[in-house]
Amino acid sequence: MPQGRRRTPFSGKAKKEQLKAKKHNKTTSQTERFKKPLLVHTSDEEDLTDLTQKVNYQAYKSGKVHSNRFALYFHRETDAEIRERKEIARQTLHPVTEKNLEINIDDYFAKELDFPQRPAWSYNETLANLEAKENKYFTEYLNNIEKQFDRKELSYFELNLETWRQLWRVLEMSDIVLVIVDIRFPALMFPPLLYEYVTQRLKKDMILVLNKVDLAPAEIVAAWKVYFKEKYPELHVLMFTTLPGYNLIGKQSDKAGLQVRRRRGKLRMAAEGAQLLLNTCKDIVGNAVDLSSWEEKIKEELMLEYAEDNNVEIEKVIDVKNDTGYFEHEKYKNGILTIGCIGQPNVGKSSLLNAIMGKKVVSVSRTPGHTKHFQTIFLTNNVRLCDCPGLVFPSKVPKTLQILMGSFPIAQLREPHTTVKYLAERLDLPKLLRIDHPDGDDQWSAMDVCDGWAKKRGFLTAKAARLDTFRAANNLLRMALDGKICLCLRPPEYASKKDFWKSHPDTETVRWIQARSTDEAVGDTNEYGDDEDFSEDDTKPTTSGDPGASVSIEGSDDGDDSDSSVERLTVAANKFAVLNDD
Ligand SMILES: Nc1nc2c(ncn2[C@@H]2O[C@H](COP(=O)(O)OP(=O)(O)OP(=O)(O)O)[C@@H](O)[C@H]2O)c(=O)[nH]1
Repeated sequence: MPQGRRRTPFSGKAKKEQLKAKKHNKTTSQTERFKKPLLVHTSDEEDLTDLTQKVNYQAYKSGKVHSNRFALYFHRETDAEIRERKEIARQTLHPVTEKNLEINIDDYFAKELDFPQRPAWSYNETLANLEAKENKYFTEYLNNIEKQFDRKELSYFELNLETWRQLWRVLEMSDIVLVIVDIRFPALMFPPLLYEYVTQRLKKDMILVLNKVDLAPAEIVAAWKVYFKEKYPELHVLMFTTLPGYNLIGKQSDKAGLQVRRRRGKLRMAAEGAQLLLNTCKDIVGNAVDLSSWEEKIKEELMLEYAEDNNVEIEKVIDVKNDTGYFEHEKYKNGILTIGCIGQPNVGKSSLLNAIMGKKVVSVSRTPGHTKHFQTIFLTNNVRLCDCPGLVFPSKVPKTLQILMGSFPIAQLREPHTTVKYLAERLDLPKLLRIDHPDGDDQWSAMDVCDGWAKKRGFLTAKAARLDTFRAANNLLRMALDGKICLCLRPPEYASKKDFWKSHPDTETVRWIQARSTDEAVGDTNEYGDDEDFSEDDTKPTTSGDPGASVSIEGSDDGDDSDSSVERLTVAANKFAVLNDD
């Protein structure tokens, strides 16, 4: 027998525990250094990690102490809540009628559910003083909310004071506040108290941009526009899409209704859209700021477009790429119009900025919470745009809907199945996805839908090669976020007045905005930085669109959910327009 000390037996289980403890120690010591001062605790005794979930939290890099200063923080769900939700996802689906898709803003934004507003301050105060004051205010604000509302009935909302500070700064800087919402869920993204605060307290103008109108039937867009105009008389309402031409409503889908991917052409200014935004700003600003340079920029872009379309030479070639020299004028405050872009994560704020600029100036991502710090971009020497990080306001919007809206990153979801249930009760997913029931049954649950999709896509777990329901659910939610599976909510009374909205003059305008020539839409680069998928809502009414040329489609989504049956789509042929004012 060999001499020496005998090793104590060490089981695989004990080894696992040891590694787990090691990992835990490592991560806590890395994050502990900078997390404490950044988020205000609601109670000293509670451990922050039990309370919140950090969204888009990046790996710690030594030397970059504040790399996560602007990460979004949301309340974390308990294990019991997760178990409860999984159980719900196993229940049989009960499809709802179109009437159930109608929503009213007042049901989600209670009057007493205010958002954090910056306490009064002056330039005489020291920074430390100011920060302490804001910290105190924010702690009280959170404590109040905790006292007044049951956490379960509240939406995920931003818990990081740093992110709210960004909003305060942008609101202070801006002359005009652009609130951007996703047309699929506009009433869930527009906090009425923000409208009151901006128009009445700050006495500033507010423009609501109904964005991504390419994803909704024209009549729903028109109905939402009128809804907001009537409810908030001081609001200017614009309709916008940074991706015109992805009008996949009506015939423009595959046989089942599931949608397709196509690459986008070279990014250029959404000139017609920018023109209409300029018109609205002119109405607001009057003679106070000379906006002729912006007008000139749009004219030049239109000239360039005309020259390219008609294959004629123009003497003056406008180098849109070289006009960032305006940054040096940032110091000049007088005579500069500042437009602040605010909205929830993923509504397309950065894309809109790029579209107005005519080039990629800010980064765009399909992951909510991508923009973490506000960015200022000079459009011309006296017009500057300010992109605020996406902010989730406190509301009573159910968490399932928040996930579909993109307020919460799908990758960080602990339980995706109930959100699939919500979708599957509003859209015929088995038909749309062309999937068979995994047990050959005719009663579907959300879990069955996920299993069916896992089977179709070959998503299997690594260990036991079982159907990977979780991955399938995540994949379906990503498709919904991108609009590939497209669910649009409607304003109150929409279903009973459908015919009225179909013949409404605004509906025609929306169709015009949604369409664009195939030439411009097809290309081999996507300068928005992410590939898009779009879809038809199988339940939504179809709209007529000019039949255009066929466009070949690439796979879909993130490269792992391509459907070979999805191969071609047609796009409408109207080359114009991105935006319309009221
Ligand atoms: N269909 C469609 N998709 C759009 C449009 N505008 C933006 N998107 C997509 O929406 C996603 C989010 O866009 P961003 O511009 O990064 O949104 P954001 O509001 O800046 O997001 P945060 O950084 O999270 O605040 C990206 O995948 C965009 O390609 C649009 O008009 N139509």
